[in-house]
Amino acid sequence: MSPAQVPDHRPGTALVRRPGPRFDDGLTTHIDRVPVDPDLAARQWADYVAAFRAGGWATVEVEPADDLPDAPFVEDTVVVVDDLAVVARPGARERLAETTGTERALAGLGFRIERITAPATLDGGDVLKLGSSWFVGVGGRTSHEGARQLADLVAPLDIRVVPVRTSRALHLKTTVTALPDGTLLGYVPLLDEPDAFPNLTPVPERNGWRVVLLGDDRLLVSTSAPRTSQMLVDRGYELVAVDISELEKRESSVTCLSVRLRGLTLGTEDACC
Ligand SMILES: NC(=O)NCCC[C@H](N)C(=O)O
Repeated sequence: MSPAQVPDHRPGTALVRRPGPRFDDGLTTHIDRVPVDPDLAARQWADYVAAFRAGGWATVEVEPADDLPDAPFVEDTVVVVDDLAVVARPGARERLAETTGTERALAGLGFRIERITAPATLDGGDVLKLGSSWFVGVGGRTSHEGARQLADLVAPLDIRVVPVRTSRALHLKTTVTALPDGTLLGYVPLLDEPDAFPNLTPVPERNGWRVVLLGDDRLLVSTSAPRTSQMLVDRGYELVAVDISELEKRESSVTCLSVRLRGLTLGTEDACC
């Protein structure tokens, strides 16, 4: 069995990228646009990173990109499995240049680099990993050709890519997220193909309910979805809640602000750039 098929929820290393002075210029597509307080956004991002570190994770910062407003949403720039980093090709023209810094950081950490190539597009936020089946949202930021290229790159690892139409939200992972036991949480009204997902548990809130796995039964969540949080507590999960309200104003969630590198364990000191 490939290591990609074995769920590993131990703390490892999280790749992150700090917001810059132009964060307010970030894209919004499916939500109303309201102004961002850049100083508060920076403080909330620091708290988000601190939550990983308090949970025993190391953090590696991709070099800042002050001219790229959406750069903190590092999840969209790469898909990582084992020692392979597939550098994405974001579907929004404004975000294409973000991948350069991510690729440099991961190459520096020793990852094997492959790339999604033009004209295909793929955003990491469209890739939901469920063991050896990966659901990939297509039709929005990610093209069919992007999903096909990803499928070819991960096939040698015995990973199967399942394309799922995604038109009602920014990314597939805006609509569905996995819990450590493989249960999927989803906001059904935004799913084009709810029947594509096994074990789907509906969440009551439209926004803010996504989770990041910090450990076996520990989840990083946003304070903006209290009813979903209560549902998770009732299921026995320990929650670490962060306020990322300013970052959410640019259509993000806890998932988009990091890439977890499971095979890589660094010391607990920060590694930058
Ligand atoms: N994976 C994610 O959910 N990323 C959020 C990206 C938000 C950014 N403002 C964008 O529209 O691309």
